[in-house]
Amino acid sequence: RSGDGTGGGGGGPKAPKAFVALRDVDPTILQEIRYATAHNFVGVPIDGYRQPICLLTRPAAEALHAAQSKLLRRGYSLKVYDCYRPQRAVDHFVAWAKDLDDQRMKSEFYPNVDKSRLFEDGYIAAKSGHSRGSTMDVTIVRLSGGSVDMGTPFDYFDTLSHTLDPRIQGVQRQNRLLLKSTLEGLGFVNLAEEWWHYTYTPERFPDTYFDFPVSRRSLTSAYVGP
Ligand SMILES: C[C@@H](N)C(=O)N[C@H](C)C(=O)O
Ligand SMILES: [Zn+2]
Repeated sequence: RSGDGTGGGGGGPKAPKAFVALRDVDPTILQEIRYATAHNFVGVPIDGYRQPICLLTRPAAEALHAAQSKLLRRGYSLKVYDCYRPQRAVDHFVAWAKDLDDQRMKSEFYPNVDKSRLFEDGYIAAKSGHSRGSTMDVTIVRLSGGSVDMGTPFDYFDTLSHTLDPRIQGVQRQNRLLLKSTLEGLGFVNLAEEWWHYTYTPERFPDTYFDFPVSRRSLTSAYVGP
């Protein structure tokens, strides 16, 4: 098998060696992989999510570990909602978006945006950085168990989720800025439309959109430490 993610060899596409399971790099980072469940804007588990796990390129996972070390010292933990996203999952989003009659999840995820505008307005991408393996959707929680108010929930498609929306002030803004300054200090870049979406740079695969499933079985090498 080629190991380049293009599917050489049997059993479907596999990840290149540079991909790792985040849990192997940092077991303390919380994971709530929404697209492996029905609790997301589509309302059903998304194609390609065979296990609720976070896969990332190794440099991105190690940089998240560095961010976690900083946040733990301040009484917070990172929590990831999505990491590597196969192209077939993105294609599922695109097919869902074409069915304008399906508005089941509107009230929770996009109450103020017309479904037909979700791609145009930058909330979902037809070619997503997530498929390149160095992008993740992430928030912070308190180690004490208290919630951290970011002004909107994850995947709330609305201008209020724009990271620096001027209506977000006080503690909510401080919380967004704590996440942003911690991650930007380690090489991550935020998407202005979504306070939760970050890409680690330089990207290990800046031009490749992978399609192997989200599953441990997709990995082709074990993580042996930095
Ligand atoms: C869908 C949302 N979680 C997200 O990641 N949006 C960006 C724009 C993407 O799809 O890459
Ligand atoms: Zn994202």
